[in-house]
Amino acid sequence: MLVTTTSIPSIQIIEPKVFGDNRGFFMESWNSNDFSQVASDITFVQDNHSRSKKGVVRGLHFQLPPHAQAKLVRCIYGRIFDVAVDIRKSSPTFGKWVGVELSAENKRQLWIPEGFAHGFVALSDFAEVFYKTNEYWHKECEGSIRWDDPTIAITWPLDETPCLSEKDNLAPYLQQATLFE
Ligand SMILES: Cc1cn([C@H]2C[C@H](O)[C@@H](COP(=O)(O)OP(=O)(O)O[C@H]3O[C@@H](C)C(=O)[C@@H](O)[C@H]3O)O2)c(=O)[nH]c1=O
Repeated sequence: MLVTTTSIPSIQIIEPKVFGDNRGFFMESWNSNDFSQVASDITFVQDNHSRSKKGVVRGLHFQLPPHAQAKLVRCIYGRIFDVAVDIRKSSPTFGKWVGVELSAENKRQLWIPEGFAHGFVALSDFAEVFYKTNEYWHKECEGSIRWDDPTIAITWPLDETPCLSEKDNLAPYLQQATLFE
């Protein structure tokens, strides 16, 4: 697998080795030994799978301590633009974001450690996203930030108003949100 560091050093892109033949393809979508070069001491406890229609934005979401959650994200159907935002107040890259296209075709995965908010937009008619997490869902620790916060200024590849959940529509701006110290 190929690991590429992004402009935010702890956010990494993983590209599994794909063996294609006349039947289709095979790949190890996750291998504990190989993954130790990306992050150590990670135990995944939950897999999540969502389907979104084109123009849906989910995010920006995170879980706060004591149940902070790291995510290994991939798109298994269609295409998404996946985004991670550094929300660690003491970080030199606080408020900065990274966006990567993940698709069923490019098979890229995005590693998003604790301390980041995560969101994506579905670029294809439908997109299915599958992600592993190292912490269970704890509703009481959930946090969110508005997808269009002007201080973060994510360049979403969107040419229409996105479809949002009610919760995401009411999300606070970065300045009002409870973040990581
Ligand atoms: C996140 C989550 C939600 N749920 C339930 C709560 C709710 O009734 C329903 C839909 O939840 P949401 O609207 O929060 O789903 P969604 O907007 O897809 O939330 C997800 O967005 C992406 C960007 C992430 O990074 C994830 O961590 C998660 O926050 O699923 C679980 O049962 N387990 C979970 O782990």
